[in-house]
Amino acid sequence: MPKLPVPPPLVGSEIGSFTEFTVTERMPAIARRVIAENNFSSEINTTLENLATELPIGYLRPLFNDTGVDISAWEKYLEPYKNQRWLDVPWFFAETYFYRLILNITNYFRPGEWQEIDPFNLQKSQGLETSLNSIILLGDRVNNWLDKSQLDEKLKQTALIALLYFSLWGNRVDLSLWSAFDNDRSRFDIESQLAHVLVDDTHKAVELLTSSQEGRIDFVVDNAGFELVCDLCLVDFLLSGGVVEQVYLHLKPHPTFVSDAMIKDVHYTTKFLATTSNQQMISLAQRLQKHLASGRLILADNYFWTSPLAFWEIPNSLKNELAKSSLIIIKGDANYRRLLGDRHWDFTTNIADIVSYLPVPMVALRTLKSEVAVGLKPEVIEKLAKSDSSWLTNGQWGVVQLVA
Ligand SMILES: O=P(O)(O)OC[C@H]1O[C@](O)(CO)[C@@H](O)[C@@H]1O
Repeated sequence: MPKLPVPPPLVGSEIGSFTEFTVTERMPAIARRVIAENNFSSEINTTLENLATELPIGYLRPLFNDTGVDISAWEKYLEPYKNQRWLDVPWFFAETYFYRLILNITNYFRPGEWQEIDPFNLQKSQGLETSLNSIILLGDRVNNWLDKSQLDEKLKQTALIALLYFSLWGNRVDLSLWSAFDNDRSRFDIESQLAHVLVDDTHKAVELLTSSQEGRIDFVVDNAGFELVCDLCLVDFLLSGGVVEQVYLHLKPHPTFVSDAMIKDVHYTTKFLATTSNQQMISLAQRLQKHLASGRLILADNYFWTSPLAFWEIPNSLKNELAKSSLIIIKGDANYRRLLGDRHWDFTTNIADIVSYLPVPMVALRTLKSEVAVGLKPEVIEKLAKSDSSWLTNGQWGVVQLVA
């Protein structure tokens, strides 16, 4: 548990909040996008449409046994919230349950026509296509750094700092908020973005990475698409540049939060890179494939990552696995919310007093897309409140927060 008393969770019924907007507008829109972007049967589409209509005013609907291995776990998670409105249950629960229900309705787990059909596949693949130009530019830089940094320790540090920033800003591209068809949010310049990093422990994180010779790094991955490519570039540099011996990627066991990455998305992304006509991309893909084949890059999934549980409720088996790491890199907004239990912490709370339950150091790379934050200075909060009224949710601000 955190060292401090735990405040109440965010809920959708907070009038005028982003949580309310999510439950009453964003989630219904996501359910309707699933109808529009797939060819499910009319029966499935009707149930999805009913779900979309119920969200703003209705009650949680039950989960039918769909043979998913997490079904009995979900029965337990649901128990305290039965007969409650979507707006009244903790927001993190509402969102994770909503995505699990979509799979229940679309027969994702049931043997048959729709088994393992990812309802968000179109968004994920479009996300890669849309950001191809940025991907090529990034891949080019990584290859350059790898060539030169063999000789120069200082350059290795510079490359790692830049790659951590790419991994951070890659998190702006989130298909649960901005559709892959609307715009390309992968264009950014890490230098001019520096003023938008509200807490910056990047240098300390790089010190930890470079001192963990022969060590293992664990990534709790977030979105597929451009963000995953940024993460894979960092992973490649860590392995090909000999910074660490092994990297574990922790991925979702089923589709969720629209763009969250699964093991199959890593394979799809690597193949996508390998089949471009760009030689730098092809080399990157070949190195990734080599790391996978040699066991230096391991892809792992676990149902904890799609559960509604707070990070401090992590099962012992997974915690013991993470304890073998030199550093855990935790990506994105939803994982950050899980770290803090999605609670109303004061924004100035010391993050180390909350995340006191992990066995090894962790660094969170997150752009702000929800009204949850800690570790901020009062003067920073005051300035932001005056200059950007939607700073907590517009994805334009980021944090790199280390707890060591
Ligand atoms: O992909 P990320 O960074 O976890 O962001 C997804 C999160 O952002 C939101 O879209 C806004 O908080 C949530 O619905 C979700 O928690």
